[in-house]
Amino acid sequence: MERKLTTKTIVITGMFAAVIAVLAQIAIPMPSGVPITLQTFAIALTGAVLGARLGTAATGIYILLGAVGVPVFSNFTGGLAIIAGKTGGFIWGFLFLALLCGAGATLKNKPLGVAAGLIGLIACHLLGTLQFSFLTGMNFPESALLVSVPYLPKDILSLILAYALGLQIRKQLLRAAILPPQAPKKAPL
Ligand SMILES: O=C(O)CCCC[C@@H]1SC[C@@H]2NC(=O)N[C@@H]21
Repeated sequence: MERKLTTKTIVITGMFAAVIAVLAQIAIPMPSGVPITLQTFAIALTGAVLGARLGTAATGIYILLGAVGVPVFSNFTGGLAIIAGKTGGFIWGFLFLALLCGAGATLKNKPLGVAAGLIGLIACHLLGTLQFSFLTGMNFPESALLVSVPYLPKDILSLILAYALGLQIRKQLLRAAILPPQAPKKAPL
């Protein structure tokens, strides 16, 4: 099935990039340099509402805006230095989070959908911890204990809430034809 990019699709994708930028500002700075933020909630919501393709696109737009210096990252920061810095691995990781939350949202099996999102969250935390560890010279387990493990309960809860809320919003947007209809699944051969 050919998927056309309509004006509605482009607008809703851009709107979710803006939602991520706004929720990124609800952030509590931490001594490690990795703040507690609502970005994981925002990205998971974006994936759950828009699906894998558009959700990853919205997240990509958000990252590109930040990369060129628009202050959309946490605490109104932006620029390549942030992407190359202590929190940069998490920012790259948001792409996997959006992709897997988006893929999960289109699955009929809800627990499996949440599990897909959790794999995306783990990928995001792994990338974030690896880059943090590389830049600080701290070993991986120590880095994980500092910048990943304490954030996980909040991020897992955020993901579940975003999935539940996102599916409701997605249903409404599909009904209003604001989102393109889901491609029918191919019958197995
Ligand atoms: O500089 C940025 O904008 C990125 C900040 C990344 C914060 C990470 S995302 C995963 C984990 N959960 C949080 O609440 N904070 C960290």
